[in-house]
Amino acid sequence: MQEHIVSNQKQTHGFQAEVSRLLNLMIHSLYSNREIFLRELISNASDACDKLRFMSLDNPSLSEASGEPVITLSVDKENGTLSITDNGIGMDEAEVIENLGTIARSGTETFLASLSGDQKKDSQLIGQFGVGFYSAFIVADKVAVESRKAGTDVDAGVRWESDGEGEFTVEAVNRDHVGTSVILHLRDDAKEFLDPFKLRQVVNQYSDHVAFPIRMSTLGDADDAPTEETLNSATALWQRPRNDVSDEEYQSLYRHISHDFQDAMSWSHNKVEGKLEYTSLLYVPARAPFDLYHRDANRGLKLYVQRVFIMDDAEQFLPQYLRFIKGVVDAPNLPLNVSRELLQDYGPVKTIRSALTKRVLQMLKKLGNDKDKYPAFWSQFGQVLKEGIGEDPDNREAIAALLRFASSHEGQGLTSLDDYLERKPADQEKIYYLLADTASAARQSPHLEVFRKKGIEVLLLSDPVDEWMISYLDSYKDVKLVNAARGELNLDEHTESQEDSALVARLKASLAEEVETVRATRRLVDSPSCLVLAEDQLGPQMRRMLEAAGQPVPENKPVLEVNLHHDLLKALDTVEDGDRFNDLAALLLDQAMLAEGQLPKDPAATARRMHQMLVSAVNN
Ligand SMILES: Nc1ncnc2c1ncn2[C@@H]1O[C@H](COP(=O)(O)OP(=O)(O)OP(=O)(O)O)[C@@H](O)[C@H]1O
Repeated sequence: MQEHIVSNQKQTHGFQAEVSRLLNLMIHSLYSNREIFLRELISNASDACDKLRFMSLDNPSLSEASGEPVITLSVDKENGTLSITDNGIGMDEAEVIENLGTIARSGTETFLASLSGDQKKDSQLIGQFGVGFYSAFIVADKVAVESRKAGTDVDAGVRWESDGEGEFTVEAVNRDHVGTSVILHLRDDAKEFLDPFKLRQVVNQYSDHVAFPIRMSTLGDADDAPTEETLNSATALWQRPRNDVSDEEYQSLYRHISHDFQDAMSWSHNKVEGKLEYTSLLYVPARAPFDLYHRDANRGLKLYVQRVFIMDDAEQFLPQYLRFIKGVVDAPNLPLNVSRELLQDYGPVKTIRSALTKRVLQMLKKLGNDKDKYPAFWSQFGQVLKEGIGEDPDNREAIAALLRFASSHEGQGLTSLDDYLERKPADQEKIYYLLADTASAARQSPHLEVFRKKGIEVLLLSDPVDEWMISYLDSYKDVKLVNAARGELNLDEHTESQEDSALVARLKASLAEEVETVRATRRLVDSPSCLVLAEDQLGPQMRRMLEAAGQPVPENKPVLEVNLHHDLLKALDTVEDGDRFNDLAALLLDQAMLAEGQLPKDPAATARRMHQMLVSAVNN
């Protein structure tokens, strides 16, 4: 009883600190894009109608009470207000306070911290975050929301009001209809949004795809009589034949689904008929969302059944590594009461998932031929796509065809495996790659020397996930992939082989504790020595990943290969003093580690030895 009395009075609440910060930034950053507020509010209204339709599946009386879904824009020129009204699901008092006073999104803190203060950059970022309801304050200095939740009585209405300056009020009101009205008291410089012509144009541009009628009603003033008209076609766009839909309409639906400011890079719209009927419209965004690597980030696809919206984020329809794809799946034969749990093991869903996965990979393959767009795509999503090499054995080859690598061939830019195969001489039987921390470190690696000399191309892999990824990719189109820094290298029988010598035996004995073995190289041309991994050993990238994850990492003794034709090795062969030989051998190993970007095992000892060498060099 007590609670009821309290909520009948007007209460004042403070916005969550993040909301106040976001409001402030948004109003300034989005000024030049301000008409998006209408897209956001219509989008919320459309979501509310979707939700009511969904709830009515179990409880038909709900939609009977509220009537056909409709979104109404009401212009009141006299009072300078624009209202966006829906007859959707509505909100009760607690929901109003929760939804319109806080930002529940994970990653909000990180997001706000990433804003730079540079308006141009920030406006892109804010668009990506999804400004939603709060965008109302870009054009309004006062916003009121009146709402009544479906299934409640006339006296269960609630009114929220704020000037966006840190606080809002909430009070109970009577409300005749179920649903929500957002009433904007437009700022002086935003009065253009009272102009029917302007509203028509904005709805056309941003919201024409909305599947419910958007009506505009003007109250009229001294010059105009009241009017009422419908602004959009109100059919689900993906149900229309491809040829009937313009690019602008596709982009407009994309922006609705993704809340992206930028256009999609590409899309694929397909209707599949037969026993398992479904329609899909899948988009590749132009840019990665800020939360691409958050575990609980949105996963893109919206599911509809018989044109009724069922759920956002229907992650069962695409594998994790395609989580950046946005779009719609409409599967009329799925049961309307389908739940996430049911979707998981439901046969038809698996069939659709596998078909959609192939569809996306085909779309990306086509994009791969676009020399302008694909590099941009790759820089945004390449890393995520690589996860697929490990996760999706069925499509491994198709995913591998989408990969791009730096190459040892100068001026090559990024290359695909197919291009590599095309350039490769017919008698070269393998695809060679090298792992390093950066492409430029790979380029400097002594391992490349012999490949350079022979003109053999090596792919340079420097992404932290590359070692993990490549461990799943044994071959491509039946050509083996080989790590240039692993195992014994035998490029062809004409490679001049260096015979293991007495020097090699001495080095082996001197470094027995540190290395697996020492052998004469077939790899090196200019460098004196290098480290080689045995076939079954973990590489440095994987070791670091495991160490960072707190996993036990097995002790790895590398193989040291030495170039017996190198002056240093020739000189070493003449050193008779045992201690001096051991110091030099240790330095030979240490500098091979440094060339790999690794620290010597005992840096202090290395420094001491170098110090001694330098002193003797200076004194000579
Ligand atoms: N017209 C409405 N009817 C019912 N609920 C609404 C309405 N508008 C907003 N809400 C509620 O308020 C919440 C917050 O809205 P807001 O637009 O800020 O974010 P969002 O829609 O969840 O996210 P985004 O807009 O980034 O997708 C919504 O999730 C919804 O629950």
